Amino acid sequence: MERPGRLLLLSELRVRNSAYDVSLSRSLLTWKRRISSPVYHPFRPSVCHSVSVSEIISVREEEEENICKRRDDGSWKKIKEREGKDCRQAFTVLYVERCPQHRWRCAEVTFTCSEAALCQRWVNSIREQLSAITSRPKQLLVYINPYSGKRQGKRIYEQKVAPLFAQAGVSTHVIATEHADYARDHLRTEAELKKFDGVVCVGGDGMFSEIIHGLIWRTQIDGGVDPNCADEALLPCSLRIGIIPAGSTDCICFATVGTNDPVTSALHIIVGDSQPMDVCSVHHNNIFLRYSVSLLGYGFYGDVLTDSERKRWMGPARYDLSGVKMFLTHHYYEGAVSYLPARGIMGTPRDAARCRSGCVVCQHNGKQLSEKAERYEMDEASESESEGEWRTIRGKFLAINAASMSCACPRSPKGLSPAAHLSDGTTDLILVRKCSRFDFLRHLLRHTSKDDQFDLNFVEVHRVRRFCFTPRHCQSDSDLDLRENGKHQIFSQICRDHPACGCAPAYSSWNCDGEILTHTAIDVRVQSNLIRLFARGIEEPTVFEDLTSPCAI
Ligand SMILES: CCCCCCCCCCCCC/C=C/[C@@H](O)[C@H](CO)NC(=O)CCCCCCCCCCCCCCC
Ligand SMILES: Nc1ncnc2c1ncn2[C@@H]1O[C@H](COP(=O)(O)OP(=O)(O)OP(=O)(O)O)[C@@H](O)[C@H]1O
Ligand SMILES: [Ca+2]
Repeated sequence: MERPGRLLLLSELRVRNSAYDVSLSRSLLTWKRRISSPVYHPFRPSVCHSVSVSEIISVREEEEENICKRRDDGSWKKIKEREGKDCRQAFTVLYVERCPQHRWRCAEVTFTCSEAALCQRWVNSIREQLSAITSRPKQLLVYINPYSGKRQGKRIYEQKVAPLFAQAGVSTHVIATEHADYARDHLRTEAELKKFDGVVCVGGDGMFSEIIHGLIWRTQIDGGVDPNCADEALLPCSLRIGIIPAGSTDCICFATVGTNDPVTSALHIIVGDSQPMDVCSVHHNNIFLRYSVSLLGYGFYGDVLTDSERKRWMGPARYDLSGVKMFLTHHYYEGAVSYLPARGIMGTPRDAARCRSGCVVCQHNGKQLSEKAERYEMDEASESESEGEWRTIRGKFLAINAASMSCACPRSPKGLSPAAHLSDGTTDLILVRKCSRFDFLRHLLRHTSKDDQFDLNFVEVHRVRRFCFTPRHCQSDSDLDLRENGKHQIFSQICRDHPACGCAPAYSSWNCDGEILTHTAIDVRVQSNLIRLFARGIEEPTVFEDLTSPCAI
């Protein structure tokens, strides 16, 4: 509980029909019911609520008609307090209330004052405190994908989000996208970004991906950095991004807020939260391909995505159908994965601890990375010298996944890599080797239970800063038996042309945050804290989740 600090105001006000001592400091608004009788009353405990000023959404003066008085039967009736124009004697504070499962709601409390001047002092003081919070956005650029998920993006925004932004005094410029890549291209070239304090994405992970591609690209071009070069550290984006979930998986929202709920996300935007995030840049022969913040998956997840694209009309259920199909198909792929292990960091992919709001692992590793970057500039030491040796693993894999964050989503509430961190500068490289269908099912099922999905002898996981993948048919001649390689290439071509032949294809595709990559041989580098979201990471549940924080009296 935050300490109240110096009081700015302290008055006796009424909430409904009871008298309360109400106080305001720079950090807290507190209202505590007055006990009229000095005699202890076991059935009428002292009620005290407090709300952090940073979680007040807005304050409004009440019109006379909205002031209520209690009838004898206990119900409430609206009354006119007094005639005349300067007689507003009540004000309402709208604030964040925590509900179960990380959901936030907008709650309100109305205070009635003994005189209009006192009411005005309260309203002005609260507004002054709110305007002193510089991290809150005032002007937002909103992109809506009308075709996300179950095609409810527009309705969700208009009914659930826009009214909250209006109440909080946040202005918006709303754009409904007209085709794929519309938002990306608008951000890259046209959008007047200086006019805005943030960008809001109404849609799914694919829409979020468009937004980051537009913003990151624009930031590099404006800052004179070449986005194609895998060795160059990218410039972080200054605008924060808010996600109003309306898509099929929405794993970025789920893993940064703890729930896929448009109202909760809108409230995190209004209070001006900030969550830094790692982004992987994916390259092929030093040509930039795409960015990824959640899953880069080859094999199983690549095949599920490829198959599901043909079933877009089915909506979110397409992933489950393609998942079952690809599970039964049971393709494995040969190749080599080389990676640069993340050294000197806190945390491992097998930790029991999770990345949560105010995560110490992210803070520690982020600080260490920026110190290292400074040293690197001074010493001009090569990255491979300071990071250690590259390691290479060759084999037959059912899946190669890089999870830069947990990838928790409603399908798998703990995610692909439950101990991954949002902003520690690393990605978790998960290798699932060829195994039986039964074993692969055991591995998949563990994503939905408490059991460790990595505690299987055909699964390994490494926390890395960079990795490369080369499919077998692309490996150099020295790595392979040439004769066998030739045979493989011929068969893979035949199998692509005649999918019914039943022969296993030689290569899969990469699923990059839900988009199919055009290349299979890729070079991936983690760019630490490249973007920031209007989120704060998943909060640890509090004991009083469904109440306004009771005061420590
Ligand atoms: C038996 C139940 C096993 C359940 C196993 C569930 C594991 C689910 C892990 C989900 C990881 C999501 C990672 C997020 C990726 C996003 O960047 C991306 C864009 O939105 N989404 C997808 O690619 C969408 C990917 C969706 C993948 C769905 C996979 C479903 C697998 C179902 C396997 C069933 C086997 C049944 C055998 C009888
Ligand atoms: N107006 C539009 N018409 C068609 N496609 C669009 C439009 N706007 C955006 N898109 C594209 O739609 C795709 C899916 O969008 P989005 O992520 O919002 O929904 P989704 O149902 O969750 O899909 P996914 O599971 O692929 O993330 C994105 O790749 C995006 O580029
Ligand atoms: Ca990470």
